[in-house]
Amino acid sequence: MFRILVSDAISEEGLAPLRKSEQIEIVQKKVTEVEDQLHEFDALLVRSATKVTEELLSKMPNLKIIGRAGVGVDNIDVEAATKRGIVVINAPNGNTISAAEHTFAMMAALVRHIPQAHISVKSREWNRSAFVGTELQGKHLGIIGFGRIGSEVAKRARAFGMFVHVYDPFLTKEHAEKLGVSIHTLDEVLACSDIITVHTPLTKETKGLLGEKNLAKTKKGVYLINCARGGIIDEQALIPFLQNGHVAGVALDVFEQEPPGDHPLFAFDNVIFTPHLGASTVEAQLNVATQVAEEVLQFLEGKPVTSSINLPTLSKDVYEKIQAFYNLAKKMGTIASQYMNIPVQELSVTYAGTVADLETTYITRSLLAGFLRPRVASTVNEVNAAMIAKERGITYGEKFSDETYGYANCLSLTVHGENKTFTIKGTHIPNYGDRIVHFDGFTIDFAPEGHLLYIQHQDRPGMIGKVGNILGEHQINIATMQVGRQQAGGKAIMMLSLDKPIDDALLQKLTEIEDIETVKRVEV
Ligand SMILES: NC(=O)c1ccc[n+]([C@@H]2O[C@H](COP(=O)([O-])OP(=O)(O)OC[C@H]3O[C@@H](n4cnc5c(N)ncnc54)[C@H](O)[C@@H]3O)[C@@H](O)[C@H]2O)c1
Ligand SMILES: O=C(O)CC[C@@H](O)C(=O)O
Repeated sequence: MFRILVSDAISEEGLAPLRKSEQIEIVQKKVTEVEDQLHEFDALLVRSATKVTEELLSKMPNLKIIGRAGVGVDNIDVEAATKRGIVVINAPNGNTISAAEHTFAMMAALVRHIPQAHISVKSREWNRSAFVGTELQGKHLGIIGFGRIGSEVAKRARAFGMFVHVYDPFLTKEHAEKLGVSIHTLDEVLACSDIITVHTPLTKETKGLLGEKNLAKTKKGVYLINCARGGIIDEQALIPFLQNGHVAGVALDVFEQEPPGDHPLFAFDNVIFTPHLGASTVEAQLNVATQVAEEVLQFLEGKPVTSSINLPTLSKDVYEKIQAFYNLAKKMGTIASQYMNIPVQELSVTYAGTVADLETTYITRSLLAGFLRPRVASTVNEVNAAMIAKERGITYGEKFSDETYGYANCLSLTVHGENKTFTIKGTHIPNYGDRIVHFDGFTIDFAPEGHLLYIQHQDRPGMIGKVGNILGEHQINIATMQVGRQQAGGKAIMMLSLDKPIDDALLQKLTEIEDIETVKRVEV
């Protein structure tokens, strides 16, 4: 049974996919109302009101996934979630149209003074000359940030007969041409625009992007709109520009602090506000809620998610193709980690044959997670494996090769540790299973599962019998046994699969058999 906490107002209809599952219990409460149950939740669904901080995450040790019903994840400490191995997903395009339409509504309201005129009429005034506006047609619109919403705003602006000027340092010339816009520098956009609207995420670079210095570069009489994130337009810096009339008006849907409390910009009649309503339409809320609900359900059912912020994205089709190798890689990582139980510096993964044509990033992350799991106390999975490896000074890389050793596919892992290098190779045989076909210099063939016992010894008659006798005396049943040797009378190995794990005392007893050099337990 999975428990999901829905801590913000999320469309009820959108939650339907989750409600259908008998394995899921949904609790719709604010975080503060379920403080004593936080440790029980497997998933958390939020909009922008819940602040998912490191402190909150520390109270939710069972949390596996956070779903943001919307685009911006700036209310979520993604780094802290990643460190804890928690997947963060969002609904990147469900509210694009609503946010673009809201931007346009704000633009029209701003240049035609609609909110001010509305208040005036309700105060029994009939003052038509006080609210003379300007047309949008023929005006120059500067769009800063030309992603999903920025480009939808541009389409609407063209329909209104406006000239569109775009600044987006990450937009390629080709993509801009495809979207029918030309790219400008920020200074050009600031200088030529009658109206400027921002549609970037809030980042180190965009925080205060329209601050004192850049506001001074804008046209006198400019209108500004922020329906993206509070702080992209510096609220304090606006004050002198509004006082001296350089800025003709501002529309804010978002604020540096939400709610903004007693805001200094409330003193200006030409600044209009909405309470973060960009995504507040029935359609957008249904879209984003459905998107995250479906993704969370997929995830809890052990299937891949497609809109993760902290995992490589994976479609269902791709996942189905890589699933077998994903599992094999995890097992190989786990085996290698236990066998090489010394500090290691580098993991090198080589893909050959059919697997080399697949999405290997995800397979490598799975191998890395398998490798780190026996070594770290905290949760480690595909989400945080790369970060944990980096923290521990372990580098990793992928290679591709044509050498399959006669198999259709071959995954090879080489682990470089202090004074020792270890290589393991595995293959997946459809309708048969996973096989390890090479182990630390020996050709062998065993299934990587269960309680494994690795024994390295001198190739002498009777070795198998000696090991079998001791295990038998301790009521340990051998399920399978594979042997390999480099040359007759030289070094040889046995890989046994046991029905139950052996304890330290028995391990020691096996080590003491004459001609046995190494005995290692490996749990897969
Ligand atoms: N008001 C609301 O309710 C509401 C609703 C939806 C989205 N949003 C916000 O709107 C913003 C845009 O959302 P989107 O879906 O279009 O995102 P997006 O990722 O599709 O587009 C963002 C664009 O900003 C560009 N960008 C990044 N850094 C930049 C910089 N320094 N200068 C200029 N451009 C830069 C990126 O290249 C990208 O093209 C986000 O902040 C999102 O959180 C607000
Ligand atoms: O949840 C909301 O209404 C805000 C959504 C919006 O800011 C977003 O980034 O998607």
